[in-house]
Amino acid sequence: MISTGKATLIFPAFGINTVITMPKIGIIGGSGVYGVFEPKETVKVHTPYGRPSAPVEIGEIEGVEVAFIPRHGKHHEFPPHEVPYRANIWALKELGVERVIGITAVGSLREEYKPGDIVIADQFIDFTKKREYTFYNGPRVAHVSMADPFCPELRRIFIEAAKELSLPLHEKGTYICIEGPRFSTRAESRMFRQFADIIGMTLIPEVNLARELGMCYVNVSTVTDYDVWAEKPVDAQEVIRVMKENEEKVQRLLKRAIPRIPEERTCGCADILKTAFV
Ligand SMILES: CSC[C@H]1O[C@H](OP(=O)(O)O)[C@H](O)[C@@H]1O
Ligand SMILES: Nc1ncnc2[nH]cnc12
Repeated sequence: MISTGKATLIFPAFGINTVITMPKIGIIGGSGVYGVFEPKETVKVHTPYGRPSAPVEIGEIEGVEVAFIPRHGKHHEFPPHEVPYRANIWALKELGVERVIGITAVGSLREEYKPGDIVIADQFIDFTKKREYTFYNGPRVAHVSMADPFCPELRRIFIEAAKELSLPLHEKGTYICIEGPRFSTRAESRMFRQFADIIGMTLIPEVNLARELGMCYVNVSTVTDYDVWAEKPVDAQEVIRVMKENEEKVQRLLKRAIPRIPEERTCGCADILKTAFV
């Protein structure tokens, strides 16, 4: 039995009369971010798409109940093209989450987006090749609008919070998502510079899937490197090192922004589905 709202969930799948809390906010942590609080509960969720990257941790940030999934697994065992994106989003939805905060490490395609900067992306370009992009593989067919892929209300809250904390911030940025797991060639990187600001491997299909379930999604990116268009080519260890160095900024941002998220949504993200079905 699932009851919506703030209350509790009695879900036989978790064991007889297991009672867990229902957080409305979910965080998906990226490279270098494998936990954001001391969990009060850890929930093993089974979904029609298999298991999420890890059991979902439930805890509090500044008194607000939050669910957390490390995107790549607790020990970074899922590469970007093998992350169980559908299971992650489904599991959060099933636990009552309405708003998803996606934390990512990104390369910079612009001189002015510097390592350590925070970017609240406003657009994306999908250069991935072979992922599970949708919950609607038929017979129910949906075409969700992606003109403005991120929740305007969450973006505003995170931008204001980052400004108040005087974090190095870019209020906008186009995130190009590549398939990975390899990094780009110099020629690819030069091409991507023509039309994007930051580069990563995981925003897609996470944001699409959240939208398909009527959830809000905001991307909080930390720049970790200058990709390969600049002199020194990026490597994975550098990404993790820079992300770890900057994790505390992300933590402060979460603590400032999350208590500002209102209980009820006024953004319209849930309404997008109304016109999506054929
Ligand atoms: C560890 S280097 C490449 C890896 O880092 C980024 O992960 P995430 O977006 O989950 O922070 C990038 O997308 C790659 O998956
Ligand atoms: N340069 C880069 N390319 C792709 N994904 C990244 N994640 C962090 N830095 C990256």
